[in-house]
Amino acid sequence: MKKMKKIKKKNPLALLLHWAGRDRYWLILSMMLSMISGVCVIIPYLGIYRLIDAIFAGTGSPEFIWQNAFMIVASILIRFVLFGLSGIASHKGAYNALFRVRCMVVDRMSKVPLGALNERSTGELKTVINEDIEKLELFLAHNLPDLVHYMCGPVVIFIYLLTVNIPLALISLIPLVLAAAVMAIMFGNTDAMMDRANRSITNLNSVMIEYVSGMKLIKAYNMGSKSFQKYAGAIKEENDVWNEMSRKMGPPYAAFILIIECGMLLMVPLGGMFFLKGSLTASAFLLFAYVGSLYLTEIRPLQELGSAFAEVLSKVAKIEEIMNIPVMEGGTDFPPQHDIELRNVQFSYDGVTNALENCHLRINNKEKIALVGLSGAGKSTVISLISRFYDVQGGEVLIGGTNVKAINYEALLKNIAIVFQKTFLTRDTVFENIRMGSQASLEEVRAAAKQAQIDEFIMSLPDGYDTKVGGFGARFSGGEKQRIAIARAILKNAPILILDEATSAADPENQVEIDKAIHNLCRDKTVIIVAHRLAALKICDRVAVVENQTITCVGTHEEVRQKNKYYNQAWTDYEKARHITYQLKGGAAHAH
Ligand SMILES: Nc1ncnc2c1ncn2[C@@H]1O[C@H](COP(=O)(O)OP(=O)(O)OP(=O)(O)O)[C@@H](O)[C@H]1O
Repeated sequence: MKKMKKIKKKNPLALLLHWAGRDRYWLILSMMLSMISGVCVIIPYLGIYRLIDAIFAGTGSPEFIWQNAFMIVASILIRFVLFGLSGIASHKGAYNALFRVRCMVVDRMSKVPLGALNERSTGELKTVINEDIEKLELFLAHNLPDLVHYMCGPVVIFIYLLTVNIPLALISLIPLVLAAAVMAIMFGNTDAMMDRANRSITNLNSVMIEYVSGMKLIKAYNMGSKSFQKYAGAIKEENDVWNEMSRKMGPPYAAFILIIECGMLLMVPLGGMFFLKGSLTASAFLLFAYVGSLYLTEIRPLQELGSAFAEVLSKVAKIEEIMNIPVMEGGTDFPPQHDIELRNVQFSYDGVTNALENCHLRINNKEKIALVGLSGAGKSTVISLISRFYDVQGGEVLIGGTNVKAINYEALLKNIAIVFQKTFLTRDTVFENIRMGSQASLEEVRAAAKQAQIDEFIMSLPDGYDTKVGGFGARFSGGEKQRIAIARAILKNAPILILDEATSAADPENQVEIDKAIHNLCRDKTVIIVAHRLAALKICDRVAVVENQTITCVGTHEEVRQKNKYYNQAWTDYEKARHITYQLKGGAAHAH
């Protein structure tokens, strides 16, 4: 954390160079080449001045003229070559830096608590990883070398003009002072607008992701036009922001260009006056009338850099925000015993309403416990705290007698397998979807899939385990996806297993298979099942009832039935539902 605070104090450019790692040397090289190229700007002016001076003085020999002409041509060529080389170095540095920053952000995201990421929408995270980081390329590869290049030339020319005539050189700066004032006004109040522009693009991304991923639902409920309105609204908002930006920036931008170009209005009359008074030679007058009037126009591209800089500042701030989410580092090894205890736990998502309070629960090593309770009671919250997706705000969660906060986060995640209610399949082969980044062999993956009762199905696919999920993924049924998730968990072989409503997506044919798969999965493990359907209780040793933001009753099925009103009623309803007889019109009776 201390290290992070130190980095936070750095200015955005220093921070960017820090993130670029050793690739910053490419960027520094690019800026140096750009600087030398910028300095070369003075040479043609200098050459022309020397020629005019020599012609006026009658000392311009043919060698002298050729020498100067060569110097002018060579400096122009060197200037362009160096600027080109600077561009190559800056692109190499920028693309490598982009790669590093993307890896750094994704790595950070993998180490921060899931809860901190859940607070941000997918669109927001996508904007940072994709668009915001991409904007850094424009800045590092183009804007930065340009900045150095366009700054250097005028600075060197100004220094040279000072050596010729100090008062006139200082007067030549007047357009710059006025243009700088316009710039200050222009960028003085862009923060709020830039903030709005960023929010609008983030919102557009979120709405777009929602629109595309929710297409099925949108069609099913015929919400096409309504959803499109939301999407169109987000596009309009983005369009409005940039229109307003152009409206507000347009006039000061025009003023900037005009002011910076009007040096001749000062240089010609004032230089003429100095010349008539005899304090300026004819060639020096021509130098100021020509060079002194025009050298500031070299900085014109810097105006565009101003807005690019403002934009990159906000992007760096957004990346930094993710980089500043504290990671869970350090900690002890995972304990050898796998009993779990919630001791007087208190937790709130929003800091206002408690999702859990005074919550106690003890799960023995290799015990199988079911969490039951009404929707919204806090069952998922209990498992989120055990797997440390969030940290408790009061009390403690212990595994094998060790507080989860003291256990190395990676070791904790490695030793807890979770089968979520909704199975997420990545766009990869079925094989990779089961081994999930581990180095398991095909034999090991198949052994897990066999236990999960899904091997036969996978082997019947066109390319077996090499079948790509992508488009075909849509053709996996909910139960098949769930058995793939169970195969993953079997392969992971973690001593603690959490099943979050794992049986909910099953159809009757799949259910028998899934029951067998779960039975294989749970063997010899400490298991917590979020049991929405009480059928899941058949493999559990004990039941814990979650109600009134706490766990009110724990015991065997019979004990809890006797002691807990909610559970007794839920079980009675479940029993009744199991024995309901449906009489189909003109058909046989079906009992469930
Ligand atoms: N990410 C979140 N941010 C804010 N509040 C949340 C969040 N997740 C859950 N809650 C709230 O915390 C309470 C407990 O939710 P939880 O998901 O743990 O209940 P549950 O028993 O698992 O419900 P269900 O069976 O419907 O999944 C609820 O009031 C819910 O609205």
